Amino acid sequence: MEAATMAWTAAVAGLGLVYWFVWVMGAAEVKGKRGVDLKMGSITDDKVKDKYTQYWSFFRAPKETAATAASAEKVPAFVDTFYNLVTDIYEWGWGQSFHFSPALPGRSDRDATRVHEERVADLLKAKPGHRLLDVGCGVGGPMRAIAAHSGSKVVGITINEYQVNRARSHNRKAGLDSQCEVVCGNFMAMPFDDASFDAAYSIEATCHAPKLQDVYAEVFRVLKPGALYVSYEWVTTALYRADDPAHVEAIHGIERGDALPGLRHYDEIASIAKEVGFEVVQEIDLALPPSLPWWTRLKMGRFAYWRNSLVVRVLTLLRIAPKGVVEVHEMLFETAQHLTVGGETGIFSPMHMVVLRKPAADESK
Ligand SMILES: C=C(CC[C@@H](C)[C@H]1CC[C@H]2C3=CC[C@H]4[C@H](C)[C@@H](O)CC[C@]4(C)[C@H]3CC[C@]12C)C(C)C
Ligand SMILES: C[S@@+](CC[C@H](N)C(=O)[O-])C[C@H]1O[C@@H](n2cnc3c(N)ncnc32)[C@H](O)[C@@H]1O
Repeated sequence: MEAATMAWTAAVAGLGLVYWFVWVMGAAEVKGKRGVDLKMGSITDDKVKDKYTQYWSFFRAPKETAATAASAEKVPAFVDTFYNLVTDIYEWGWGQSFHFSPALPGRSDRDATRVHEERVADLLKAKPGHRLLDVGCGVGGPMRAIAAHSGSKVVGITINEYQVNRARSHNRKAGLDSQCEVVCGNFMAMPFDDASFDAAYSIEATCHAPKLQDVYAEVFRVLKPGALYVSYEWVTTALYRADDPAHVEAIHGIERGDALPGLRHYDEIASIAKEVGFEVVQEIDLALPPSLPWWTRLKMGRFAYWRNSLVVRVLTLLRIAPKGVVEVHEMLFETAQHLTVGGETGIFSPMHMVVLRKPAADESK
């Protein structure tokens, strides 16, 4: 073969490889978001790096951050920035449900996710005619599963406008837009009438609130008397030791990579719920045996992370993805290691479940 032919063949093969890697392989874990579609929410490309730097300096020292009222007030705005930065990467590498689930023997991650979501609908005894509230709804993966499973209407609230648009578009595509509605707002001051929901749930979302009382009190206000609320909380467990540097490092790593103003200890949750008026119907850590580990999905994804990291670098070089995406991706990679340590040591759970009930009108007098 002539040298020129060889060079052409190599160039075409190289381009084909890049195409396959970025456009095909880069289509990630769940069909939908592709590597080439990675945006940083509503942040313009030239601001991504700055926004990431601001985010990082705010959440670097989470406990101190939450300590002052002035800092606590800023948390929702930084959480909004966080979701502008990570929403597309989450959808690309994880899917439309932004939470963990216990692994199920012989079943796919997608099945395990759906089962974990449908459990909420069943606990709430959700049925057609009910209006449910999804507190911190993300791009609506759980909302669609719960609406489809129960026949209820679901209203979701998220602080992030970009997620509102993504969720509405997914709802339309799934043919569930008549059952699912999405609102942009702060779950610590919700734009809903008192006693206007038949039930509510939050999946791995209220951990972003500096004070859990603020969000629980809002949920209490908008629920009808007698209504149920189910929440999957991120907590440190009874195994966590504040005097063990390895534990502290893992928990701080989780906080700074996940926009958390300070993780709560599991034993705070029920007392906060009672403080705002709820009755505690059930409290259980769904991560404990016999459940299979929720973190295996994170651990198994090593090849995918490596591939994703390469895709993100290539896309940034080609100026298809904005500068700063590489740093955000690295931050997620790092937090994935801390989450895995948290799971393996048992010092952290992302699914400490509480089932709460707003007392019926005659009980609260
Ligand atoms: C509840 C929250 C989010 C929980 C999870 C959905 C996300 C926590 C960490 C995320 C990820 C970590 C590594 C990423 C990887 C480097 C990338 O290539 C593909 C996406 C990841 C797997 C990403 C996916 C979502 C998480 C698992 C918090 C924020 C309260
Ligand atoms: C990890 S995601 C979980 C999303 C969804 N529950 C799911 O499982 O797919 C956390 C969600 O909480 C929302 N959130 C965080 N703080 C909020 C606030 N103050 N008000 C409203 N939503 C908030 C985020 O915007 C995001 O949608």
